[in-house]
Amino acid sequence: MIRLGVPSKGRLMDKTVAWFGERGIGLRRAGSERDYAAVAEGIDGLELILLSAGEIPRELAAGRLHLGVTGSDLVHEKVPLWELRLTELAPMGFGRADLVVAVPQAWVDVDTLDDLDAAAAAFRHRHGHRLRIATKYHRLVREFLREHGVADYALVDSQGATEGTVGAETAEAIADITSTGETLRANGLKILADGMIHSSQATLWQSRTADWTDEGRRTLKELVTRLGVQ
Ligand SMILES: Nc1ncnc2c1ncn2[C@@H]1O[C@H](COP(=O)(O)OP(=O)(O)OP(=O)(O)O)[C@@H](O)[C@H]1O
Ligand SMILES: O=P(O)(O)OC[C@H]1O[C@H](OP(=O)(O)OP(=O)(O)O)[C@H](O)[C@@H]1O
Repeated sequence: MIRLGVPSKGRLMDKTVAWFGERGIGLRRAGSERDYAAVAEGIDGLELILLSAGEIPRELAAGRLHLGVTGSDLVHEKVPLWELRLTELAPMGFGRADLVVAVPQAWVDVDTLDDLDAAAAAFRHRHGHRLRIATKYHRLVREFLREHGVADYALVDSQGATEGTVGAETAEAIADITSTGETLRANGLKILADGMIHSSQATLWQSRTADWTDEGRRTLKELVTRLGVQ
């Protein structure tokens, strides 16, 4: 059996089930809404595992899942050198969200990363500590800011309601996922013109580290053909 990991709830789960369903593969819970046991119908040799979207990257990288559906932001954030351990089989066209850097709208002189760098230096000079950027995407944000020459900042961890940290005065800026932009606007924040870190969508991934038997490869080949992804 090859193991396919699918988000266990919420927007990604429903759309994943619909995406496979449109391609003739039924994914469904074995029992009630709260039961996380699940089955894949319409193809032999495929075991369905329901997991938090945030845990799927790690399980794929460790080879405990052969295949998995999760956002590209989560894979890029959670799996160092992900290209060595995972292959992207198919972008799925939903779950789109942009990881962006945003600052208070009131910072009228700060519209770009260069402006942010200058503001960060001034901030440190004035306050004696670094400008704080709240995020849960530590790896992606550090890499991006390093590549763009922004140095004088400190990351603060925020695992939810990140846009609220500026109003709560636990950070001066944020890096978070946005889709409609409403949460940013409601919290008086604006995206930097060159502040797009990653454009994410739900993606079907293959693990390169999982144990691929001949039978497993045959199942994969059939699945890929059925899904029309390669
Ligand atoms: N508006 C949005 N807000 C947050 N995430 C979104 C949005 N639109 C799409 N996504 C994507 O959904 C994924 C996160 O899904 P979800 O929040 O269900 O996972 P999770 O962090 O594992 O949650 P949980 O731990 O509650 O299961 C990410 O890939 C993210 O990019
Ligand atoms: O651009 P928008 O359409 O307003 O959506 C973006 C918001 O949605 C997500 O939060 P979610 O509700 O998933 O909760 P979280 O704070 O736990 O991430 C995300 O973290 C943003 O806060």
